[in-house]
Amino acid sequence: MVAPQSSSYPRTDFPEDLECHPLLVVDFAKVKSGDEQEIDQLYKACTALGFFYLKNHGVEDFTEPMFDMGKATFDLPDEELMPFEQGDSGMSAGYKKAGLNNVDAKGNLDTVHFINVAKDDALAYPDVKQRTYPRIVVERMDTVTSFVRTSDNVLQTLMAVLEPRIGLPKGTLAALHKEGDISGSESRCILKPAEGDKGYLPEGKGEDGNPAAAIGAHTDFGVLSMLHGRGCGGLQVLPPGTSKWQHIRPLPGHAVCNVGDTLSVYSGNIFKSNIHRVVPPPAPQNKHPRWSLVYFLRPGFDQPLAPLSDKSDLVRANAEKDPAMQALPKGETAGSWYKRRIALQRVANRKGPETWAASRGTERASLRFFPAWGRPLAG
Ligand SMILES: O=C(O)CCC(=O)C(=O)O
Ligand SMILES: [Fe+2]
Repeated sequence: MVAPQSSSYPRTDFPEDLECHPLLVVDFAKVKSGDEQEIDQLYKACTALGFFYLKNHGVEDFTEPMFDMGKATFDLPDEELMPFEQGDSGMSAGYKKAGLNNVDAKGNLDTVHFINVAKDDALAYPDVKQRTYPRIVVERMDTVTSFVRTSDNVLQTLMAVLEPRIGLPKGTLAALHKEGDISGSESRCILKPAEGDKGYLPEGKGEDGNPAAAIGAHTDFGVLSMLHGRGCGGLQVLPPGTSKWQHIRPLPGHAVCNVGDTLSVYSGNIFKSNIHRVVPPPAPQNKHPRWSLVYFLRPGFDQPLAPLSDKSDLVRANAEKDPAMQALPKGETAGSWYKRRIALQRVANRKGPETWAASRGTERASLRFFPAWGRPLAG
């Protein structure tokens, strides 16, 4: 008899001896209570790798109902899911079927399914702000709303305590993320099916002959992301100045948080948006489906995307000396950044390797290499 899937979560078989990149641990309860030492730790994490573990965040109770919602959604037949596929126009909300995004310049396909729900829709339900969703999501919108609300509060709190550290007046960042302003903030439940399961796709072959990624190397688009797993590895970071991808060890009760592009840009690149990717989990976990769940906090679409130099001398000084900030495309908004990045990853929009290059955000800055990022590279 096949054991029900839920009995194999959380997984506890991530290999003990696999070398992993260590991350600083931040205690959210302490940050929230104003503990300056803990805020120092958060500041350190966001200015160094831009990734950290977050504990005592209060989202724990909301994650399993989200995974259940994801499973029931991905179990729907394609006829029910495809009308809600995110499409090729640069919208992230909706279902994303595996194989419809590229993962690299060569044009390899991604191997994961997403069900993304816009914060705008979750909070306004039953009103529709961005789009409608598959039946299961609608039936369980209470679950999504609770997850979105709780996660959004956590990330808004982290964003607020970081403000004074970079000389920004109180409320500057919150004003770019006002509730009711349409934004790219969203929840995302991710499934990489096990071999033989519905919707499974094998990874392609990368340019170097190694297997391609399940989710290609990228930086996140928004301010902060918060990721929950169910004990499966597969998330990797490329630490700045290195060329070896390193696993992040899943730790029970700890979310993995990271800075995204818009926080990096608003801060004049004081805060770092680090490149990461997803590969099949290490054996023996690779025989099992891999589940993850993210909440992305992103600015209102209409907000300009440029260093907040007129609000902080520290930001201005950093932006003026940082080549990545100097190379930023002019006239971007948070919405144009998000839309370009999402649309140009879609297989249907691919013309060649230049399309992948044009989908990039701060990846080259993350690698400390930034000739003209955000636009195609010559050659
Ligand atoms: O599934 C993961 O571990 C990470 C997902 C991710 O990086 C993303 O969706 O942006
Ligand atoms: Fe990501």
